[in-house]
Amino acid sequence: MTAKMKKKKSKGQGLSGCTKVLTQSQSIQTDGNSIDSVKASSKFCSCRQRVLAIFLLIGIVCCFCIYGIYTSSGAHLKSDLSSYTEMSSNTQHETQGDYDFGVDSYPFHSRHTQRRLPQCIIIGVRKGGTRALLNFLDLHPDIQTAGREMHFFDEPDRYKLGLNWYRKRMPFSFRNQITIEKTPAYFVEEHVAGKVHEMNSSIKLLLILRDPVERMISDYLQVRTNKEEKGKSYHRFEDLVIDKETGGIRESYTPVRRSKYHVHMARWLKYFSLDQFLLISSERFAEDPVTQLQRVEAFLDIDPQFKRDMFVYNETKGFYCIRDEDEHVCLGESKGRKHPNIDPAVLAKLRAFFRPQNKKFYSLVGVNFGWP
Ligand SMILES: Nc1ncnc2c1ncn2[C@@H]1O[C@H](COP(=O)(O)OS(=O)(=O)O)[C@@H](OP(=O)(O)O)[C@H]1O
Repeated sequence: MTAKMKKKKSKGQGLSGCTKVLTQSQSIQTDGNSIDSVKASSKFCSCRQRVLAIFLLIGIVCCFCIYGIYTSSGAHLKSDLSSYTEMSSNTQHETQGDYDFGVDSYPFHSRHTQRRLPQCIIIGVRKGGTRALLNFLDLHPDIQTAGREMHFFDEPDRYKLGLNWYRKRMPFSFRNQITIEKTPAYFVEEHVAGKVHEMNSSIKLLLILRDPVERMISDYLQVRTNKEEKGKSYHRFEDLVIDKETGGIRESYTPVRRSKYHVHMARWLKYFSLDQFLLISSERFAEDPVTQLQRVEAFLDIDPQFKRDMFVYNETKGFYCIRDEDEHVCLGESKGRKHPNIDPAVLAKLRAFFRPQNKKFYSLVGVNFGWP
């Protein structure tokens, strides 16, 4: 081994040392000294293996650390909108409200997660914007939502399957996260409030309310579209809502019954105090979702995360969608259908019918929603 080589060999540790060994090995071969060449080459190999092993080890440790942080923080749950998009495309084929559509926001689980009963429910109202509200809330890292409407408390066949059945249909969540489901039928169905109270008397309830007349028309349109898609005949809204004999409002028509908010609210207030509800105006939510989402954050006592730049107004849809870089992630065609033109005389009758009903509701909840 030449002095020059020894000097090189004594220099440097680790990766730079090995690089130098490589130069040394080549020099040896050039000199034709076979023994030194073998020694140098084995030194080179062991050094390279050691470096590779160290890198491999560091890589494995890093992977474990990143995975640990990733799964225990829950941050990844909100990192892509694929579930939302899937939900949106599902709702495009929706015919019966949101019944049984949508996907769980977090279908996977780790040892840190489990399925929990909801600590908060969106109980209504049908056609009030419940799907958009739920999907927007799902962006929050402290919230997990059940994609499908559960219809657990309003459908006796499901209810008799028990709370464990219900819990198993909830998304996986971390201990610090709030599970939310939405079933707008809950608000109007007779025995739901009592059953929810039995499950959790301190539950938080979100109620998004729309002008009852607009809500009815949207409700009617939902059913009509369903019939049209099946090639069935349907009645005009005016013929369904007006009693032919008396000329008055047909109170037995289901959309009318659903829009009498004070009746349903009075029933819920027998079980829950007013401060367990967050009442949201559907009209305000449609105009400015962020302000309403921030109210929900305060109500649920979770970190303020909602920012204006998370949403974007979509001119074609006529409502706010989730901003995903340059894309607008919007709900499907079943939302924002063009309402039919209603006979003005019928509209006037409906307004006159609902005005006193609305007043009763305002005084029950202490909020004037300003419906005409
Ligand atoms: N941001 C946003 N995205 C989508 N849809 C929005 C939004 N804000 C409000 N709305 C209005 O929500 C109405 C549908 O309400 P729901 O989701 O509660 O309907 S359902 O009861 O679940 O079928 C639906 O009513 P219609 O316009 O009558 O179809 C929407 O206009």
